[in-house]
Amino acid sequence: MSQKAPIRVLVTGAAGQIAYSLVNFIAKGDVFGTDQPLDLILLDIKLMMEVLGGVVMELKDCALPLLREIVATDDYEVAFKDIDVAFLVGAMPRKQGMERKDLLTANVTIFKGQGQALDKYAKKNVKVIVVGNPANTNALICSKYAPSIPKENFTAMTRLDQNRAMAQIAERLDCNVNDVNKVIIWGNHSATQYPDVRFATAVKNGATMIQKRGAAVIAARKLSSAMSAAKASCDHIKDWWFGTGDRWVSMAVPSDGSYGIKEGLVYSFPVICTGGDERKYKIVQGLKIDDFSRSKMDLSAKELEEEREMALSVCKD
Ligand SMILES: NC(=O)C1=CN([C@@H]2O[C@H](COP(=O)(O)OP(=O)(O)OC[C@H]3O[C@@H](n4cnc5c(N)ncnc54)[C@H](O)[C@@H]3O)[C@@H](O)[C@H]2O)C=CC1
Ligand SMILES: O=C([O-])CC(=O)C(=O)O
Repeated sequence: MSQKAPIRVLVTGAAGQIAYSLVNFIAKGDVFGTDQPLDLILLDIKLMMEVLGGVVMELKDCALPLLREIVATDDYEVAFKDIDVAFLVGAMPRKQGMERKDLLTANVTIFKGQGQALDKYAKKNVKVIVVGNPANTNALICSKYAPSIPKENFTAMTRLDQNRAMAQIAERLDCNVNDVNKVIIWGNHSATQYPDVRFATAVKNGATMIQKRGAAVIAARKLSSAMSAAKASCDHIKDWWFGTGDRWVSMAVPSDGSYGIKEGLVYSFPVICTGGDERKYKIVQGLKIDDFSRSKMDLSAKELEEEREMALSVCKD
């Protein structure tokens, strides 16, 4: 058995449908490696504690050798204390006919409170992925309320959009998804996102249907994507943790002004993750932006600015 010290990993919304797949992926070693023991901290609201108790029973019944302690709680101090990584999933999902930003008023206050809890209790090098929608703006708010933690430690998930794009391209070209590279998701995890295949390899024909895929899954399942979202959040954190080599992955990260995107907006860019002890990511620089791409990228940035205004007015202070 491994000699590594356990890491503390928090999953919020732990009684919900994404977490139901996610906790197993994490605990069996898919994200941090099969030699990395971990403590899993599961946060949900008081009302869900009985359901969460059932999830804990099942996790135990999986008999997972890497899984040390399991903590199920509705208390932010217990949940956020000394964590290394946070999967912030807990938030209301959209129903058929809604856009993700329709969730903003309901969800943004959750991320204000969790930002404050991260600031107070988490390790200062904690790595955060926000999955709960509207993910980019929730990540921005979370970071705003955690000023003692570096801004670049807050990211939002657009990896599901990247995975969807890669899978559709692979299907159309009848190749393996691993043979598709350099697909970029620019902007917001919303219908204004711009899936950019201009640099992709193994592509014959650029048209995709990524922006509305979430809505298509809701229409079919009557529930929003869960297994694929859980898998994508694992891909995101695994690549951030171990590095990507020269592969490009899309992550929504605080803009540093690259590609003319206003500083501070949490915007999806192609990044390369360095891994190692520092676990940094760098936005891929120097890509040519043609007029079509510019207009698509600006549209998504404009939407994020509007979301930011709305979120700040909900949070008030
Ligand atoms: N970024 C992305 O690509 C994707 C994002 N999502 C989003 O992820 C979120 C979760 O989706 P599901 O798991 O399907 O929802 P769900 O409704 O099945 O589970 C959400 C859970 O969060 C809990 N929760 C609510 N407030 C909380 C709080 N303050 N602290 C901790 N837990 C809290 C709820 O009690 C519930 O158990 C939704 O906002 C959904 O739209 C879903 C798919 C993809
Ligand atoms: O579409 C939704 O509401 C859930 C989600 O974010 C996705 O599936 O991409």
